[in-house]
Amino acid sequence: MTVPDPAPPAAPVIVIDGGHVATVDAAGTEHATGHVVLTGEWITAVGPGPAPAEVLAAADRVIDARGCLITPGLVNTHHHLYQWITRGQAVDSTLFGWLTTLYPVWGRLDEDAVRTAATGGLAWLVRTGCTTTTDHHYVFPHAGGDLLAAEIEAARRIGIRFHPTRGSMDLGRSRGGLPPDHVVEEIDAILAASQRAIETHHDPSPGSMLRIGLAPCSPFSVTGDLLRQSAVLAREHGVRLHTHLCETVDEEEYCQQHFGMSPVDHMASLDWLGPDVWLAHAVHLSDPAIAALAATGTSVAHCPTSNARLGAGIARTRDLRDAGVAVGLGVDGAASNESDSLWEEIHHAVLFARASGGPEALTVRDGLQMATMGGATVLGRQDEIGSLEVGKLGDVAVWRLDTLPHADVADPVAALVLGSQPPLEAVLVHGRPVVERDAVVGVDEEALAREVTAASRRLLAG
Ligand SMILES: Nc1nc2[nH]c(O)nc2c(=O)[nH]1
Repeated sequence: MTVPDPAPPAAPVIVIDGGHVATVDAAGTEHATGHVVLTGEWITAVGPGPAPAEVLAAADRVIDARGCLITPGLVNTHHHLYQWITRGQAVDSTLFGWLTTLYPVWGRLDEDAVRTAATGGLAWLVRTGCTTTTDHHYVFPHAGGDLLAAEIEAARRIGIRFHPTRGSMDLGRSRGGLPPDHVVEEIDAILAASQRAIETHHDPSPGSMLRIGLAPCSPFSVTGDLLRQSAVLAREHGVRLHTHLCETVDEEEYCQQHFGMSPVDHMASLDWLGPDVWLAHAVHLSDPAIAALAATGTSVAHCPTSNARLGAGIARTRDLRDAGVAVGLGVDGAASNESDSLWEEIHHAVLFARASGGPEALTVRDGLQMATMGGATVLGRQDEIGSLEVGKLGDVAVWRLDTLPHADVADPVAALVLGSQPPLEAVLVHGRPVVERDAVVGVDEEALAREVTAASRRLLAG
């Protein structure tokens, strides 16, 4: 007699019930009172009114979202997690002054330091409503160990969807670059490590929790050879490409001096514009540069807080969006944005755009769109995340709007975007709670803060 295989356990059903639902779908559908149902990792229902009684009765868990705004989980399109343990340095410097202060410190990173920094940074990021983040790690000291594996371990611990990039620098000061020679790598070692990172970690399957990208750092820290060969390697493996571009006037002058052209023309000459490329910052763009990004499907990670902190400028988000460029939001590294809150990027993106372009430059819903569907599109995951629609992954943020700072704001999306950060009732990734009532699930935040402080002191002391 054969014993039948036991039936697989039914996927847990979570109902988020009774809140204002901002789906961020293409029509901008909102339900003043609505519900979202997650079955396992998938969204299986979204609709107006309370959830039907039979759905509630069959649920494994009901999150009472009355008084809350339910949004898609936020998508962070640019970060340098290791910088979490070097915050508060060179606080009044330009980008170049800030980088030259910090490169030698980052040259001492090791696995333990990166694991601790990434755990701290990711724990905070989920506390600001983020459910998917990328990371741009570009400093790999010889004796540092496997730094990419260390941050992937941290992401698994926090439970966030992760798109780390294998970054790189190969243009040291002796060859005309900005970083000191001892923090850059040889091109062959970079390409071999990039290939290894893809083969070891990249998961292209639908619903993936981990995708790798390749990310040579910036025009003043990488050679044209590295950019060109990284693009070939990435395209052979179907992974995305990321870099810093058009962040400052200093970078623009560097490109004119060294390459005789603008940063965007430099990248175009190296086959670095396209629908698989996203650029961090993109502050200093001419009209033809915006047209080139639009024509090639290149997208942008807008980092308003870091751009303000470093005095770099204000990106032309209205013009980029009008031209059809996908724009997501990014916190950038914690050393150039000490708050590192993705919620704050929505707030600042909208306020800064209006400060320079008038009250209609970005609506509050434009801000929410950039932080969700915009980011999903930038990472090539617009069919899986970024909106609350049946068939998408269960990445959701539930913001409490019934406490003193927000209770009387008529429009819930305006309360989220223009007010202070609301408390988070819950954040779910892949149908699993990672934040409950403003606490990261499974993490002792006080103990983590002590670990982060110790790691920071060790690194800064040399
Ligand atoms: N904001 C930042 N810009 C950068 N450019 C570069 O080469 N590195 C950085 C960085 O870490 N942050």
